[in-house]
Amino acid sequence: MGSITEQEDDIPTYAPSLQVPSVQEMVMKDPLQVPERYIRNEEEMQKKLDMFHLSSQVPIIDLSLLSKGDEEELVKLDLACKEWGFFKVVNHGVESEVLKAMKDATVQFFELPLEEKNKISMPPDDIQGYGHAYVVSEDQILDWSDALILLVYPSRFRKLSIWPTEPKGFKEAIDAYSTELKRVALELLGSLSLVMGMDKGSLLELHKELLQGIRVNYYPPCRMADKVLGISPHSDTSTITILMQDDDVTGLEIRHQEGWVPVKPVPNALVVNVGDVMEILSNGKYKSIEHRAVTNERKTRLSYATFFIPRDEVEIGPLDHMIESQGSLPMNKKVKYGEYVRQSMKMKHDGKAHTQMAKT
Ligand SMILES: COc1ccc(-c2cc(=O)c3c(O)c(OC)c(OC)c(O)c3o2)cc1
Ligand SMILES: O=C(O)CCC(=O)C(=O)O
Ligand SMILES: [Fe+2]
Repeated sequence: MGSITEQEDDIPTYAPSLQVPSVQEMVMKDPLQVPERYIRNEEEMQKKLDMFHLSSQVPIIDLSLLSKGDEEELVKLDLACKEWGFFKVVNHGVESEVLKAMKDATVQFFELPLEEKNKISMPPDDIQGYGHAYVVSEDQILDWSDALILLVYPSRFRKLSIWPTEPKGFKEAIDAYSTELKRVALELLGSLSLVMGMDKGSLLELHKELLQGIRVNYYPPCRMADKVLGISPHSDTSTITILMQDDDVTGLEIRHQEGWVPVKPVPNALVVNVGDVMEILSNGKYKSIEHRAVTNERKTRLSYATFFIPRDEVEIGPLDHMIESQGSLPMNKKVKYGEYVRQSMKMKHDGKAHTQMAKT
């Protein structure tokens, strides 16, 4: 492997996405209009079971305890990943000013005129920029959201030519936020290595290099909120994802016991989910849970998903000791991460359907 400047060709590339209109613009022009392409069938929208009462049971993990190696907190982390695949993180040490600066800068970005935002629109064959990823067919039901997606670490992968120059301070805000989230992710990967029975640095080593991308989701209000979805049900192809939610508007729902459980925002808390890579490495012990975002009839919601992923060439498969400790057979074959993610991007997002390609 060459020096850092010689490595530009290893920036991950992605499957093409079709161009679709800005939902924000559509709503601004006519708040009552909901085109057919966004309407879901009743079966999909029907809540199989009303799981609202389980909202308060989504586990809460104290990062300051994890970083001290607190045994009880490590057990809670293990259980959260096994039983929920999602948990909220408190006492993470990210200053509220850093979170607020990120929120302010991105709100201001989305408030720019469309022509300004389109200056950094996502090209059809790339995942970075402003627009919509994962639109793979003309007849796909569309999500009621727009997005801004950027790779942030390692810094040589930053496509700075498309980083918004407006509003002022955008780069600084995203930089400070991403650096802090990297610290949180490293702490979590250390604790996850421990609960998986490995040395603290093992998961990080396995990634060769940890890649970090951010997706800012913008969900405008929808007058037919019960007929559309902000984001279709999917599991993340990441190792872990850290989500900052809007403090006031609930939108994230996670699959639990055959129903959808809303994850209520806790101001300043972060939400973490186990991604497909962790599910594969742990031989299914930890669950990469399907989730979706619903929209609000009156309010705009923004969410900030930071994905942590391995390098494309890293082979992912169940770890031997995880297969043994569960006394079971490997649930997945070994695949290169790059192949896995590109295969999944070619498919219409349909829950966990994309995970089949790596099953034994
Ligand atoms: C249906 O709506 C969505 C489906 C999938 C994703 C999504 C999942 C990821 O795991 C993911 C990711 O890991 C990633 O890092 C390279 C990324 O780029 C920053 C994603 O956009 C991404 O998106 C979102 C919505
Ligand atoms: O908006 C949310 O709460 C969920 C976002 C999400 O799942 C994603 O960006 O992958
Ligand atoms: Fe997600």
